[in-house]
Amino acid sequence: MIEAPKILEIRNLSKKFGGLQALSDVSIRVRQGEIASFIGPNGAGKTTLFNMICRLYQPSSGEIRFEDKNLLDFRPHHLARLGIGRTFQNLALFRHGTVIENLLVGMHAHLQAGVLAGVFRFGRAAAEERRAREEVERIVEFLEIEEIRNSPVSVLPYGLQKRVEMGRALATRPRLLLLDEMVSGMNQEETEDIARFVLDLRDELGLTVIMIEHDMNVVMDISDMVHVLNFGVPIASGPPAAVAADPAVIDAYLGRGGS
Ligand SMILES: Nc1ncnc2c1ncn2[C@@H]1O[C@H](COP(=O)(O)OP(=O)(O)OP(=O)(O)O)[C@@H](O)[C@H]1O
Repeated sequence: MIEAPKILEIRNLSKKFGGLQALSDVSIRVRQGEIASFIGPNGAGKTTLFNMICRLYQPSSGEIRFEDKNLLDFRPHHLARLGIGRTFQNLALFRHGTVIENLLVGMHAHLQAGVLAGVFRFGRAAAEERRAREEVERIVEFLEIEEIRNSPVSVLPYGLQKRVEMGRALATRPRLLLLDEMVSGMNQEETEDIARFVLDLRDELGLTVIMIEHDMNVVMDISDMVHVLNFGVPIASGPPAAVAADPAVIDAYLGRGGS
């Protein structure tokens, strides 16, 4: 089988916080259309790695390439335009806005027309707004949140808020989507829904997804590739079954009492 081209390449990435080596020489390749999971016990460096991809942290050394670009040349507010979307561990929604309003905010990065045209809502701005609303409707349908489309986010149960957060990230039109602990705090049914949506992101929308995830059932069920960190060091990479059987991985989890 011909392998898909890589969309993200992390090469020899390291990060030090003062005297603490949070990540050491991490090299990971993510291919287009893959669901990749970053796992590891607490403090392993997963969030640090995410934050470097999202440009919130500057690496101490190493490289990150996204498609044909050096990601280190960009700042966090460039990510949406580059084609990278993310969700946040603590929801980053506009709580008093409705679901639709939150999704439109997500789309803002791609609206081109100027502020004045927006005020008068004519010409290009009106056409853009119409297109944005149509696109938002497609996301609403995809995530099966039609019934709550006009509800303020603040009144929704946590599981649905997380789904809206996924929608907000999708509204930035990503080719690569980073999901940070999507299912933590969710019940079984909400977790299964999210897992199904992640598979649909790959299969129906052709997105590449990277997840930080503590829920091993989700990781093992839906990942194409799993990358394991322990104390900032990459200890295994591969398909879920191979990683789960790797003695170094079993050791890392058992050694810390699981996670
Ligand atoms: N801004 C920071 N300043 C100093 N140390 C930090 C900072 N961010 C992370 N660290 C440290 O780096 C190490 C890796 O932390 P990180 O949050 O990346 O781990 P993690 O794998 O995401 O853990 P968890 O699963 O608990 O979220 C930890 O020892 C943490 O205390």
